[in-house]
Amino acid sequence: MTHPHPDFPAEEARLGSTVQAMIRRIQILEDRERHGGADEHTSLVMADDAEERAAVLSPHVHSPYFGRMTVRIRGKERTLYIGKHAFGNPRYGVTSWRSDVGGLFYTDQLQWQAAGNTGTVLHKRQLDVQNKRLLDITDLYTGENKGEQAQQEGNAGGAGRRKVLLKRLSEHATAGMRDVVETLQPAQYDAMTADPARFQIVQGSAGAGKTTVGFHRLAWLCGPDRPEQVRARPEGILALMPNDILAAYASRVLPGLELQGVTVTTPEKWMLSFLGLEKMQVTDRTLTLLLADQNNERRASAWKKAKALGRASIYDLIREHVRQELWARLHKVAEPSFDVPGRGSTGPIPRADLWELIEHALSQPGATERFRASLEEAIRRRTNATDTDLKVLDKEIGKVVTTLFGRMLPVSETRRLLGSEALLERAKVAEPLRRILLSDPLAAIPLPKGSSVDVTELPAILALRCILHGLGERWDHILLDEAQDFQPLLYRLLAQATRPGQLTALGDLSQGLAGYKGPANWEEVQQALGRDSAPAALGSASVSFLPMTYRSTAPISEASARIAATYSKVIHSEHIGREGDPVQFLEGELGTVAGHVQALQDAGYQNIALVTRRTIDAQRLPDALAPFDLDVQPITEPQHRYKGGLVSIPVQYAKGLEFDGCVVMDADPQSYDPGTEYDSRLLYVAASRGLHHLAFYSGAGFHPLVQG
Ligand SMILES: Nc1ncnc2c1ncn2[C@@H]1O[C@H](COP(=O)(O)OP(=O)(O)OP(=O)(O)O)[C@@H](O)[C@H]1O
Repeated sequence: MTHPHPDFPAEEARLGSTVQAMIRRIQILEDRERHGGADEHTSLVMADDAEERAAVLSPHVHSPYFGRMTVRIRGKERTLYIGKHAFGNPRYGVTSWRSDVGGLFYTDQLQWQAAGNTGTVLHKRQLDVQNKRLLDITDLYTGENKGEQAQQEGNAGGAGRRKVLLKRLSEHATAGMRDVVETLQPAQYDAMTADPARFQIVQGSAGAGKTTVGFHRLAWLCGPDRPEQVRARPEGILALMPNDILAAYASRVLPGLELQGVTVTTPEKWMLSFLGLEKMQVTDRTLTLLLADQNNERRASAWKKAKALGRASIYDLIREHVRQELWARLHKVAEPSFDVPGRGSTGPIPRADLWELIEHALSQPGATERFRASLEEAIRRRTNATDTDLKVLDKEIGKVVTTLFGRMLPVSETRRLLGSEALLERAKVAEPLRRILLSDPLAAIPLPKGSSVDVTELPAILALRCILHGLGERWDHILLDEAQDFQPLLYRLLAQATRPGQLTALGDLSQGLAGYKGPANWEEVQQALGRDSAPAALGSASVSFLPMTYRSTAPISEASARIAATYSKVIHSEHIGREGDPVQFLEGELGTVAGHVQALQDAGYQNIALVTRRTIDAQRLPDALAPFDLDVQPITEPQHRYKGGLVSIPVQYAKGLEFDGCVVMDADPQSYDPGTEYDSRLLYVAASRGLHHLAFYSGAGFHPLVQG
């Protein structure tokens, strides 16, 4: 095939040499694995190491790099090839995308400083390499007209970048999240690399690449170029996804980003595991009430109560309760005295001294252990006891600690506090908060059989545990997806569970489905994150905005943006302007949907979702469509996994997922109440799931928001 780019033959030859060099390297490593070192131990260590390095390198042979940059450093021109994995061969080396210099490939920046030298980017080129073959060359920046650099390079505005991106976006959906290392856009790169020492919030509309950018940020934070104090280890990272379906979907991106070992779970599971309550059922009775109860007053008070329970200041309230409880207990017990064999006695330790220790212990998480440590210190000071002496007193010290701090189990103690006017008053909770906390708007919503805990009370329960026992070893970094749906109180706890500044929250205020839990705005989150940090300025978060959405074609993006515009105050982002099928409207019997799906499948779309408003409808669809010879997999339980193909899925589980084609079932005012903002939000989530194709189906007239 002849190619118009004059450098094609040279690049092809260079690719061939790099591939050969990589293959040789893998062979050498594999040989080393077989022919070991001088002794058995060295052989084993070397073999393990070589095997691992060969295994890491192997997947990259098919596409060793995707970009090339010419840079001038100290007057000398150098050509760098940028790939997903650094390859250190002196002649055919590849620079990692995660390195500082590799990062220049993504930004508009042409000058940089490193080790006292200033470098200049002279040329940038994208190389489409697949299966060891060079398919295309696109020059992104040629340096010919520096005045037009911004036009060449700005926000996906650069024609080269845009061409490569559109090609990538027109590919078919997969059953898992993909990495976009080759086509990260400048604004995404900026959000990904935002100050690694500060909490970060990334706001962007559906399809802006928030989740994608978040996972790339994790890879970047683990990169060897990051300073040690902010560098993360994959096994030190906690990624919190809103449900198990999305957790499994997102986890598929981990190996490609060299992030094996990251813990991916849901916030609820993380909280329950801390509390040792993994078996407990989790309810969301507020949501049940909001969806089912027609009484506006009850709905309003359920909303208020859930909001109140999720306030960041609940932490202070619980701490004050613990403090009051300890004060009361302290005055019920005798002043303890410790006899240290061979060293004498402490004599009764005055209550006032013990209270000072308690106050000090409560100033940070893990008061119980902190109190014990300072009590031991007090004994040491009074008797000159050594560590060995203290061991003898282990039980006695333990008894004092338990008398004061024991019998405060997180679930029962939190519920005891939140259900008692006297205790709330003692904890200095003023009106109207006291009344709201004591109200029981959910009384009519049945509780499941067996023990259960509600999502709205979980953070408060964890706060008690945190105050008394801390949250364990801090994570290197925490990622929180769909961050608009979680309580400010949870943020406050997460800030204590991770290293200072090490949390990235990804969210879209217009997709918030849980306003009764989520923050009203990002300032509330910033405040929650900054509360326990010293200095507070470092603890508060920066917010980055992703200005462009990528997932869907122009007709789909416009249809979904129209829905969001009716309730969202967030400024809407632009879409990338990818052409595609017009949005379709399907009416009549279910057979219409079946025919439409078959046509989509015939057109080559494999991953198709029928998104329903209610779970029960998603459960029924497979049987209803079976007579039309359609094999529909239902995804209606959190433990179900999305494996691709044709699925029926309720909208709350479709959030965060994407499909080649999406049919929004029952897009009518009976299913999505036009007077309820929550329903408009659901409709937006449903309408924004398709990459290439969107259809609305209704058997009985369309919803006003979907009609063009
Ligand atoms: N730079 C990029 N290059 C190629 N594809 C991209 C890029 N950025 C985003 N995408 C694609 O856009 C789609 C949406 O990305 P992602 O799911 O991360 O968005 P999101 O903002 O988290 O969306 P949602 O709010 O709906 O969950 C994905 O298919 C992703 O691969």
